[in-house]
Amino acid sequence: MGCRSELSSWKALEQSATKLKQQHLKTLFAQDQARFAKFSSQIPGVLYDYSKQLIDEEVFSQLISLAEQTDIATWRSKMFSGEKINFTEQRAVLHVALRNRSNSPVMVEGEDVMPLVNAELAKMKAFTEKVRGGQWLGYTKKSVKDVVAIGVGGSNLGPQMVTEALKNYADDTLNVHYVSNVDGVQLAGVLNNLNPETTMFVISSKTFTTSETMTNARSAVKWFLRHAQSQEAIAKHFVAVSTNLEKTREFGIADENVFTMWDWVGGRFSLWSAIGLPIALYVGFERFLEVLEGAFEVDEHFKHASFDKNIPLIMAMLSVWNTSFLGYTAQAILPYDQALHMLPAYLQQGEMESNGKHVTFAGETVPYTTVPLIWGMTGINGQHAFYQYLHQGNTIVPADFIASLKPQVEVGQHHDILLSNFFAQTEAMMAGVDEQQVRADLAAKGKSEQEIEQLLAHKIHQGNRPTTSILLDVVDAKAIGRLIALYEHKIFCQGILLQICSFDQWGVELGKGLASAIEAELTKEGVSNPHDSSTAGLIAYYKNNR
Ligand SMILES: O=P(O)(O)OC[C@H]1O[C@H](O)[C@H](O)[C@@H](O)[C@@H]1O
Repeated sequence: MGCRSELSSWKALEQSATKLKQQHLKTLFAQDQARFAKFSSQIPGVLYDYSKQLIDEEVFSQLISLAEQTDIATWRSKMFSGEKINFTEQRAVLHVALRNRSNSPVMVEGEDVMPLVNAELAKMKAFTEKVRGGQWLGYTKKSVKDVVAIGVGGSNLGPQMVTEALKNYADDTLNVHYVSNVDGVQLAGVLNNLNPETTMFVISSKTFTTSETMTNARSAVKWFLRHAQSQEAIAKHFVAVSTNLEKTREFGIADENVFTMWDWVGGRFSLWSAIGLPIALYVGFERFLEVLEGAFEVDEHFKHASFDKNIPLIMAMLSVWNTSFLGYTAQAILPYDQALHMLPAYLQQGEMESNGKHVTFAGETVPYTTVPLIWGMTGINGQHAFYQYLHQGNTIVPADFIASLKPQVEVGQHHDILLSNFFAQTEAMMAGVDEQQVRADLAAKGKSEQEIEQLLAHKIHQGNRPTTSILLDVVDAKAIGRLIALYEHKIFCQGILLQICSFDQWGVELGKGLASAIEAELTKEGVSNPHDSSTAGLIAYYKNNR
């Protein structure tokens, strides 16, 4: 298997990039009235408009050729049929099985995993209904009021992001609090306000070895036992989600209180599994199922839509075009919907942990930039913070703008104001403001010729900044499921187009081990290991002055 850059489609795209860099989006729009119709695609509940990306029909067809030449369709079937496409860890990649609402068999090593998936869903349903219904009683026979979800990375970001997105659909049955940071301040801040008699802890860790999560979990047990004073009470207040039964037992959680997942569910793709338990506890199991249903709709679209209408594939092709060909090495995620305020953080892990890598399937260094730096925040807040850079900085950052037709809560005219910003920003980033217009605007304001000359260069906006607009109907359970699944399949396609192994994370594994050696040095009697002078100096300063 040769390197992607040897493919004829890759070479054609390189040539096109040289041409397109001379083009202006404004001209492309002026030349073709049908541009929006040509470069947009729809599925129920989602309009995806990529007409403000710096492409033309030739580039689009070259990108489709790249998708064909890289065998996207074959890889897609391999994923859905449980082949071990995570080959550095010898695992299947089957988060799609977790939301397979058709229930058709999904085979892993000759075994249909759907009965396992359904059994776990049934266990989640029974547990959720018992806790939410007030029948699950704590050690003083009181029902649960607060859930503390302890986990980090994929065992935190997905559930917390969805919980935040669906806040407006929750009743006041339960509060859910998330603790991910090993900075004890976060745990203390949450526990300070809680009553142990009515608190349930969900310890989520695929491996049940992640140091931050285990530290928080142990501190939570200590806090709990200080009040409950009885080891047996733990069974009524601690449940776990993990693949590692040995470790959950060792920790003291009874098997019946452990929700399981499987090694074919990657951490960053795990919110559809029992890792999503805090979501179900918060908004109810039926709504959690709707999240799965929304994702399942997208799985079907991804499997069956032709390449030229296949939204996740187009998202991936555009990312590769922008990053590897046009040289734009960052991408902003800008939700114009408060419900999606955690989406940028979630997608940072999704995309960068998956594809932030530099070797091909065969382990050779790739000669192109792989994925961009993903960053962002809610669009309106961003407008008053970093949009200056987006409009006039001397690097170009393509952006995904995401909004909804309807707000979760109608408040006066707020939504029209919000959406007028959403439309205006992408228009401005595309068209810019040229010299003629700046001159006319300043003259209309009564500025003198001299003042105009002084201001001119500062007020010109070059535009030509690529954006994509995604319009959802309203952010509800199905919509959030759809949106996440679109990005997940985008990440999958990106990996194939770039020939990157998307499903391992050796860089993070390295980080997991690094701190533990230093941890021992930090005790009073800890012996210092050899370090560079900076690290040694910092550790010494910490030990001597804390
Ligand atoms: O669920 P855990 O085993 O505790 O792992 C939590 C997280 O650990 C690391 O950061 C991995 O890179 C993530 O993918 C994973 O989600």
